[in-house]
Amino acid sequence: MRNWIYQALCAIILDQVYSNLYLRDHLDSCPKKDRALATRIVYGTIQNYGYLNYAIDKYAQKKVDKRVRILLAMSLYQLFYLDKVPAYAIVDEANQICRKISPKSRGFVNAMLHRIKKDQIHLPDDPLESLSIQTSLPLWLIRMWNAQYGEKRTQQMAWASLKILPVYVRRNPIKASSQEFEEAGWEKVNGDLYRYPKNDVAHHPFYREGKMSVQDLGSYQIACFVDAKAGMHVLDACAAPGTKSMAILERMKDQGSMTCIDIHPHRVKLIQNEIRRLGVHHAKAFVCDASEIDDLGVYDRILCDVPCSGYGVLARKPDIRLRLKSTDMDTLIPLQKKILESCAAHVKEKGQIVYSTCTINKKENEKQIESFLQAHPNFSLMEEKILFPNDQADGFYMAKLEKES
Ligand SMILES: C[S@@+](CC[C@H](N)C(=O)[O-])C[C@H]1O[C@@H](n2cnc3c(N)ncnc32)[C@H](O)[C@@H]1O
Repeated sequence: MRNWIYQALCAIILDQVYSNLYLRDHLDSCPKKDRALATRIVYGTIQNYGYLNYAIDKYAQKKVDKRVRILLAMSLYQLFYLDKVPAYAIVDEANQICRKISPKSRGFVNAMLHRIKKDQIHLPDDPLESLSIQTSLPLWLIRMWNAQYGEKRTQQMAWASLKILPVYVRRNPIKASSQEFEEAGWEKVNGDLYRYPKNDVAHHPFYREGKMSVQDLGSYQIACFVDAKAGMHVLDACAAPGTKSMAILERMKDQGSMTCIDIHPHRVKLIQNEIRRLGVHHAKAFVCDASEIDDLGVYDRILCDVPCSGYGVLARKPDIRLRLKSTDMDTLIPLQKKILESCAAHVKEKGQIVYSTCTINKKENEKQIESFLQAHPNFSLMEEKILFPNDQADGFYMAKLEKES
């Protein structure tokens, strides 16, 4: 099993394969009894990779080969965070993997695993630097959050990014009664959203039969915020994989129309699969660039769930933290602005547009809306919400704008 974990981490960290896709395609080749633990070690190592590397560099006193580094990080993760696995077993397994990947490093790996103790790792005195290391987030992000939201909120968000969040499922009222869900015994959280007690949603018959979908609590709140009524015409401008579009249409009782567009053909296929699986009749999905919408008509409601930096969803998408760059925003911010402007031209009079992101960053959120409103005095801000990431749900931003007559 440790070798399986090591191969998974090499694929995710070195070859940049998405962790959820790797696990989807390879988990079957891990012994069934070990799958939950293997998943935990893979995600835990990625989430804490910055901190584990800090510990390695403090003690190594030499350049560490990248494959040996991954082996050390996954072993230290287990030593630091998992008390059920005996230390001698972790060191022994690391030794066996090292024999295959770098026999000359065996002594070094062995010494490092015996020497590094979590409670002896010295952290910088500066509270922001220390937080950045402990939560494996880059210092520029911690400083940016601190400048925008203050230290207390920054601490809370940074620690929340390491949490293992609950799984939520959304009942599809077109196919499943609330009685069926009540009989399943799951806790109702909000509207049609329930807390699912395990990690095997895709294998549950309700999922296969299209009676439920997986959705985060905050993401579901955006679908509710759109406030589309049965019979309305709705455009979801950045729709794939269709989670919010389908939640909105289910709330409309599949009456009216839902037009889903996305720029990536392979992602549009994901929406089309969801339309089939959920058995909705009034949705269509096709490829279209939302920043240059031409002849799609006008809508009562438009959702612009724009591509963003994703700082609100670090807990559920741990790979994001491996690839965070302060320059990511440079191309995203102009694209978000262009998408919002292009969509705004397709809102009916007295219709509404919801702009949303899964990031916590004023430059992509509040500032975008401020500058849009300045340039478009025929729109007014009805409501704005920030959902900060916490130990129950991801973080999101949403703003509702109405077009005046
Ligand atoms: C945050 S995701 C949307 C998630 C989706 N709303 C959901 O809830 O399932 C952003 C989406 O925008 C798409 N996208 C990026 N640039 C786009 C563009 N210019 N036009 C349309 N879609 C775009 C991406 O392919 C991605 O699927």
